[in-house]
Amino acid sequence: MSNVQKYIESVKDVIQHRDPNQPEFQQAVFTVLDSLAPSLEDHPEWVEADLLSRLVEPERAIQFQVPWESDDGKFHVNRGFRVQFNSAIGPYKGGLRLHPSVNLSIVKFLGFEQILKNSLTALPIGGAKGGSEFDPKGKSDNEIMRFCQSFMTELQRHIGPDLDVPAGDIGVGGREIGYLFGAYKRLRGYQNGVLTGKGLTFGGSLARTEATGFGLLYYTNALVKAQGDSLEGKRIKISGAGNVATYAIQKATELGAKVITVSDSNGYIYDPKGINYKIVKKIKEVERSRIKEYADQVASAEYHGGSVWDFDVDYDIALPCATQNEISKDQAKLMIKDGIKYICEGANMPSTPDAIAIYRENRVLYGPAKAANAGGVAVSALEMSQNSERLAWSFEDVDGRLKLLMENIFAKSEAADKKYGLDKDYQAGANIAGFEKVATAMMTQGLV
Ligand SMILES: NC(=O)C1=CN([C@@H]2O[C@H](COP(=O)(O)OP(=O)(O)OC[C@H]3O[C@@H](n4cnc5c(N)ncnc54)[C@H](O)[C@@H]3O)[C@@H](O)[C@H]2O)C=CC1
Ligand SMILES: O=C(O)CCC(=O)C(=O)O
Repeated sequence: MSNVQKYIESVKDVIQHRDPNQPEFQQAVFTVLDSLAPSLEDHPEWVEADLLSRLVEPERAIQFQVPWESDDGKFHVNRGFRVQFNSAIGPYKGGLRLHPSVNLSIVKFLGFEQILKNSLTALPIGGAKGGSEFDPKGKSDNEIMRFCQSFMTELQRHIGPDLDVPAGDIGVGGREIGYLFGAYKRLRGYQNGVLTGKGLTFGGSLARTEATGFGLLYYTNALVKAQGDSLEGKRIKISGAGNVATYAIQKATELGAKVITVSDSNGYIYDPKGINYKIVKKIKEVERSRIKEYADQVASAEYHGGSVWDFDVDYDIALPCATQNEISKDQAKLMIKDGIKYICEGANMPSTPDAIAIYRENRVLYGPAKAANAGGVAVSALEMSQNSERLAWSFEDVDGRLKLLMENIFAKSEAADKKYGLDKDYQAGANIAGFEKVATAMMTQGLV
């Protein structure tokens, strides 16, 4: 084992010892550390400075109580988190997630991923993530509002336009950001750069709603084109039916592909004629209903319970857009049998490490989340720019910048892959490209 490899293993040992009950955090960190050896061989000064130990430890992790009252007059207490992971290249930036599965391990894995993702955007933003195990499903608008107000009562102490700028993630969309912003304003005054994903009437950016899904397709298109191939006529499986999935379906369809599935945590829709994103949007965003309803409205569609990744059908591209670890080893094997050539991740860490090994063994080209889904946070950073200059850019302007940023992310990952001779390992390419910028900034700023 080389000295660099020994160093990497020693950092992993410390995490295992320190955070034994944080499996998702360990998974995210170990995957990155396992790809950094070639870069560290080139930069012995980073090993000498024990840079990795600083990278894997959050600069700050805040946990707080969130008391709120439901419509029936009962009192509840949830747990709130904000993990401010790394500020080497800009103010902390990353979403808030409201889902029963949220815990410190989940928030730390997401915050860690956000560091390198935000670095890849080429925009000046550090990495953070937050959330609560509060379940918004089935709650009234007033309950959501009271929860968001209580959450912000504490969070406001820790955020600011140049300090930490939260946004949405699972369970946090325009409605929640509106309530969070209203609560912040009441406590701290009007500073519209404190959150992104805001409504268009109070400082939101055009194209932020579409950005993660559209960006995923701009990235996928760049990856596919680099192989001399095209999206035209490709059959795509998408999981999820939320913000990312909806706009991924729209852009995939506009680029000439056919999306044949969409799903939620109960089951999935198969429509061989192609999923209509407008119907998904109405069911999920307006009616806030289950995806099952799609089959009641579209004659060619079938609904089945269970995971879309267990559904056996031929297709070309997988775009997981639901949640972490949604694809197991056996499901990856089914993808190979079904003939896929590409997988690009809209969700954060949707593939288990065993599934990723199967992609690699079978030469499926793999666009990892931190590169493929960076469009959302990239447009959030553009929203911050617009807020700073008190201007609002057109949809075409923001969307055009997003496309260039995503193509640039693919180009950077590909360049790192080539530089280190990794044979089309775009996962390692993205990890190295994201890491090298953060490492350079950390070294330049000294031991602080
Ligand atoms: N919203 C954004 O800008 C960004 C989101 N992401 C990631 O994309 C993923 C989806 O997020 P959003 O679309 O924003 O959330 P959302 O709350 O709008 O939608 C999540 C969707 O996933 C489905 N889902 C949740 N658990 C599932 C499961 N176990 N099986 C199947 N479906 C399941 C839900 O039913 C829902 O349709 C998450 O991993 C998130 O971290 C990544 C980058 C940015
Ligand atoms: O827009 C943002 O700040 C955060 C987006 C996000 O949470 C993510 O990239 O996973």
